[in-house]
Amino acid sequence: MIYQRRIPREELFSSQLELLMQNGQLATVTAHLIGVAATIAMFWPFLDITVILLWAAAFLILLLLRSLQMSNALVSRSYLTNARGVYLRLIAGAAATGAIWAGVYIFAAHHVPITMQYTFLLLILMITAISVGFSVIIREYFIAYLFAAIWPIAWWSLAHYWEQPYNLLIGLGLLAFCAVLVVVCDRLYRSFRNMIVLNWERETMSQELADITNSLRDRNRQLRDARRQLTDLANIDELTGLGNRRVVNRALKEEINRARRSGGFVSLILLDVDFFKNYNDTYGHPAGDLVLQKLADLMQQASSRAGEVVARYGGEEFVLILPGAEPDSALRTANRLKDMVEDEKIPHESSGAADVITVSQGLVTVQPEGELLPAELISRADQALYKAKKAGRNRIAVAGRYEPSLNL
Ligand SMILES: Nc1nc2c(ncn2[C@@H]2O[C@H](COP(=O)(O)OP(=O)(O)OP(=O)(O)O)[C@@H](O)[C@H]2O)c(=O)[nH]1
Repeated sequence: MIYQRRIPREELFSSQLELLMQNGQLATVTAHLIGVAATIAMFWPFLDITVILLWAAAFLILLLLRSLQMSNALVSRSYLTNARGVYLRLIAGAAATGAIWAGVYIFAAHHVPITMQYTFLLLILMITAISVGFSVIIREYFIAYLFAAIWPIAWWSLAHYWEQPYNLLIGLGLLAFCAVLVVVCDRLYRSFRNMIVLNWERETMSQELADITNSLRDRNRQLRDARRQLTDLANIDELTGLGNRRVVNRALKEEINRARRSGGFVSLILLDVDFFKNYNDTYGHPAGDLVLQKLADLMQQASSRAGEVVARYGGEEFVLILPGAEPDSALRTANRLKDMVEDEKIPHESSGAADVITVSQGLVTVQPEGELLPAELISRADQALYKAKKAGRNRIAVAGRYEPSLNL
């Protein structure tokens, strides 16, 4: 049964980390690099060039380290095995980056013209706003950056409100900006998380559906095999491995119809062991079974053409269906069978026909025109067999209109 599975908390957390690093790595480095370039361009005329370059170099090293840390985590998949460690390092990196921007702002406030200082603040705010898009997958990651970058500037501005004309306004504005971004970030974070959860559930459900489909396919195959085995069991005689009465009836029906359409012949030999009861009584039932198995082999050898059907009709009676066989040809086959059985020379001391196993056969050949049922054909062969028995056994009797022209 398919049931709604919930993504485990650890798996959800790892997926969030993976997504953050995949999406955030390039974006973080690019955004801050642009910020560094803009800062150099703005502060160049006002600050000591050595200080600026040292700061830029240190910042670039920090960005490089953060990028390497993300690459390592993605390649080694440590966000799966040590999610908490990766999480803490990411947050520390974001906070350090934010703190650098705040530090530069506070430092620059005393060294650059006020318009340049506010332009720089605008740059920091733009970088922060852009970061929302790729960093809220882990809410705390963005908040760490936000509070490290904006919060100190806000409080510094409030604490120095008398020093510059807009400091009070800027301090309050930045606090409001932080509050708004926290709310926005929380909303985005939730919808990102829901997206990951839904995606996971959809994938697990489709995986489960695929598993169910596969197992149904297997079951179907097993059922088909079982049905085939059952059909075989229902059609095969256990002792001799030949087809049984069911097979005879079906094959006869088909051959009669085919012969009716083509105007051809169908011949049928019904064969019965002579004095088989006596054989069983003398040699035992297991020995009788062996005789029946031997006869089955001989009949299969005697049926040389494709389409001929050998079957055990019941007890010690066998059937050989000869599609297309004309009377003479059918009689030749019956004679060959008779000789083959005698040639086996299976001793039968209590037979009234010979001192070896012999068989009697009833042969019928028809060229079906009207309605002819398999049972009628069997019945005619049975009457012929009866005649053969009556006439002394170990012989062939022929029924029907088509008497063979051969001399017996
Ligand atoms: N060993 C063995 N004997 C079987 C099997 N099926 C039937 N028989 C025996 O075949 C014998 C058939 O006996 P009857 O129908 O009296 O015929 P018969 O003794 O062969 O005499 P005729 O057919 O008149 O020559 C019976 O004794 C059955 O028990 C079988 O599967 N194995």
